[in-house]
Amino acid sequence: MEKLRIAIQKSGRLNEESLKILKDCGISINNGRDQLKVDASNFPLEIYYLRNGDIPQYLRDGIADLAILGENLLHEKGEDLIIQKRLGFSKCKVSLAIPKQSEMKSVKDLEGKQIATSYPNTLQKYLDKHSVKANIHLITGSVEIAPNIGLADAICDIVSSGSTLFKNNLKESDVILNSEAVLASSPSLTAEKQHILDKLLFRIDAVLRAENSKYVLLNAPNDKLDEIIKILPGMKSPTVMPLAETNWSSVHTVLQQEKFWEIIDELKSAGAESILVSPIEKMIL
Ligand SMILES: Nc1ncnc2c1ncn2[C@@H]1O[C@H](COP(=O)(O)OP(=O)(O)OP(=O)(O)O)[C@@H](O)[C@H]1O
Ligand SMILES: O=P(O)(O)OC[C@H]1O[C@H](OP(=O)(O)OP(=O)(O)O)[C@H](O)[C@@H]1O
Ligand SMILES: [Mg+2]
Repeated sequence: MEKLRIAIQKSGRLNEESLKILKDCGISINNGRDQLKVDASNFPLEIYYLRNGDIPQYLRDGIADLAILGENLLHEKGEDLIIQKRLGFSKCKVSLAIPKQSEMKSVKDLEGKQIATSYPNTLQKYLDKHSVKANIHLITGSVEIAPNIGLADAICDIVSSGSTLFKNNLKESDVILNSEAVLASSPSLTAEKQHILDKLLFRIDAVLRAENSKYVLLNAPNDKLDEIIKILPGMKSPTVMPLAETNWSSVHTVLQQEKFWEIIDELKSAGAESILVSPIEKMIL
């Protein structure tokens, strides 16, 4: 039987969450990080531990079929690759930043300037879009130091909390793109590999859906049930069961994380009591 070959980051910001999502999908990986190629014991998957920056090339060359990597890298060197699923972690931006005291107002002010970056293609495309000609200085890390040591007038790098910019006396001037970890695939997969990928995507959907949902149980007097049920947007209609106490019921439902607190407030106002909230491990529709 064919196996799907998935590349994940060997070490760095994506490593831990990438392994976690595979584990949450019920996939057991036999070995630790010292081995760079390992087999899953209970799913037709072979795991390659690679540098994130090298992964687009491995996918393009068909050495790996699938990978978990930052979407920003697809903009940089993988536009021909296919995003199969956005995974919701490692959210960040690729931005232009300039010294805090700089009076530059727009990207046009970068005409003829030096910009340090690890993302030269992303930057060049952005400059081209705005018809700006600037000199790109390629560095592979510690990009935020560049303006302070006289290497560049501006930088283009990853921004998340903004604290690295702040500590280096820089301010974000343009957000070029937003990124998160994605599951990407090589453009050509055999039918058998596509079938394994579909199985994996089915599991990932169940895991991501569950992460974004809570199982909620509450008690309510029967005369408030209609109002309470109207507030609930659950998977289907909620489960309603009688309590031992007469004229009271227990209501079970699923709530989405992002609307959770608003709905809980409404439920309380409508007469819900003893509200219990539990995580959901998997959610299959
Ligand atoms: N501060 C951050 N906050 C959130 N996500 C980030 C942050 N920095 C990087 N990322 C995301 O994580 C990915 C991996 O970043 P990391 O710094 O671990 O590796 P790298 O140096 O880019 O790659 P390599 O594995 O080739 O050394 C980036 O491509 C980006 O998508
Ligand atoms: O906005 P913040 O939350 O401060 O995050 C942004 C910083 O995080 C990343 O660096 P990382 O720590 O991955 O170091 P690296 O340059 O060695 O990759 C990125 O290159 C920025 O420097
Ligand atoms: Mg980094």
